[in-house]
Amino acid sequence: MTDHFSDTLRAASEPNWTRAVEHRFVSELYTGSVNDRVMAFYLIQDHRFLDSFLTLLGAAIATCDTFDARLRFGQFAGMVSGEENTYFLRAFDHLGVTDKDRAETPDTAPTTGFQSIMREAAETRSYAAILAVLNVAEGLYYDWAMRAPKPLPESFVHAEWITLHDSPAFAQFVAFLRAELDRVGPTTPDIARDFFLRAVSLELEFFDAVY
Ligand SMILES: Cc1ncc(C[n+]2csc(CCO)c2C)c(N)n1
Repeated sequence: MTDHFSDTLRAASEPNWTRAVEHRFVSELYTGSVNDRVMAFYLIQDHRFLDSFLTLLGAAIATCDTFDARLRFGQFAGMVSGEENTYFLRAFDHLGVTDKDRAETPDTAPTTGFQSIMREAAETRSYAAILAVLNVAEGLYYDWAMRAPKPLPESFVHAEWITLHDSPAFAQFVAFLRAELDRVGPTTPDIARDFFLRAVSLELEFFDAVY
C-alpha cells in the first residue's frame, strides 16, 4: 500500500474494481468474440454514457483550479466529441444498428445510474467529486485496455474500443487525473471516496447488464 490517495480509493473499491477489469465482456473483447448483438447493445448504452460524460467534463473545466488543468480537460473534451463519437457512429453502421434501434432501446439501470452520478458530481461543483468519478471512468478503462494481449482482434469494432483506451495520450490523461485526485481529494476525502466507490460499482453493473 502506498500513501497516494488514489491508490487508497482503488484498494477500497476491491473486489469490484478487479471484477470489472476482468469481466467476461473484457475477455471476449480481447479475443474479438463479443457477440454482435451484445456489442451493439453495449455501444447503444455507452453512447448515452458519453453524453453525460461531456457534462461532467464541462464541470471539470468550470471547477478546476489551474489553467493547465483547464487546457487538458478542454483538449480531452475535443477528442471525446470528435474521434470517440465517430467511432460509435462507424460501429453502429458496421453492426447494422439504425437510429430507430437506438431510439427504441431503453436505458438499463446502470446507464441511468451513471447518468445520475455524473450529473450529481457535476452539480456538486466539487472538483474532488468530479475527479473521483473521472478517475474511475478513465482509470478503470485504461486498466483493462492496457492489458489487452496482442495481436488485437481483427474487427475494428473490437480493436478500436481497446486502442481508444490505451493510447499514449490516454495514458497521460489518466496519469494527470490521478495526480489531480492525489492533490485535491484529501481536502474532502469522504466526498471523493463516496463518488469513487459508487462509480466502481456502476462500472461493474454496466458490464453485467449487457449479458
Ligand atoms: C461505462 C463506461 N465507463 C467508462 C468509460 C470510459 N470512457 C468514457 S468517456 C471516455 C473518454 C474517452 O475515451 C472514457 C475512457 C466508458 N466508455 N463507459
